[in-house]
Amino acid sequence: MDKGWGVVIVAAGRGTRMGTTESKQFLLLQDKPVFIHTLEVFAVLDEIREMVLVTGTADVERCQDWVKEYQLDSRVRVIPGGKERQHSVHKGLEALGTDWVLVHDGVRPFVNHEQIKGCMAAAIAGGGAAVLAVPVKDTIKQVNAEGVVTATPDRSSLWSIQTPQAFRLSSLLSAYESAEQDGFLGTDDAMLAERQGMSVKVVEGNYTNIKLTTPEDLKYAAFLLGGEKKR
Ligand SMILES: Nc1ccn([C@@H]2O[C@H](COP(=O)(O)OP(=O)(O)OP(=O)(O)O)[C@@H](O)[C@H]2O)c(=O)n1
Ligand SMILES: C[C@](O)(CO)[C@H](O)COP(=O)(O)O
Repeated sequence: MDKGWGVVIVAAGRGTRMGTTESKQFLLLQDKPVFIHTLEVFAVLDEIREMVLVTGTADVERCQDWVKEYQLDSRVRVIPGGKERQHSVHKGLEALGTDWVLVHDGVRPFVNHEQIKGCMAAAIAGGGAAVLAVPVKDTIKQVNAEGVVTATPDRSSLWSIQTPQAFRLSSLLSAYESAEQDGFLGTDDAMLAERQGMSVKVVEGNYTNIKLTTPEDLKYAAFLLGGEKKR
């Protein structure tokens, strides 16, 4: 029997680049914590059977309270994460019992259903792995430690990688176990799958699926939410 899709939403980071006292996933956007906006996008999708929110050990209780307040408690389990994003994702994967998994950053609240479903479909149709991404808009330069340009890679093959990232759960778990054994630390989930030789399909997403990383992202997020309200 097909055990369907699970989602791991990671929200156990410290948000050092945001520079706020409160971790960025708990900042309020229109009076609602950022990670709740994110959970709400996934929670209404029928395809999703299990949802796990991974957060800091000290934040598990207050996240459970928020999840209850926004009536997501029948859909979302809250578990403690780890030191790096990769450790948090790994714990989330181990908590799932589905065949497929979407991994998503708790601080990417503007992902939409079309993008999520596109990513799921591409993973199933292709080699079992797919990521959302957008083509880079700028010319990218490789620069050495002295601040001198060493190369200008061909922009037509460069993409900015986003989440969600979709995988067959058993394959991603093996990739995570192998990375841990080898002491390999990646910045996204696909990197771990790539080193196992898996083919990762890129699905063109949307430039508004931003990750809240630095303070100016909050202003853009408020602008995007204002637009959503008017629709
Ligand atoms: N140990 C960690 C680190 C990160 N994350 C999550 O991974 C996502 C993307 O990471 P990033 O934007 O780098 O978040 P932070 O690590 O919080 O930010 P920074 O690097 O600025 O400290 C975020 O939702 C973050 O909460 C996580 O669950 N566990
Ligand atoms: C997974 C990710 O969102 C893909 O863009 C990203 O890599 C997360 O972490 P980072 O530390 O901001 O690179």
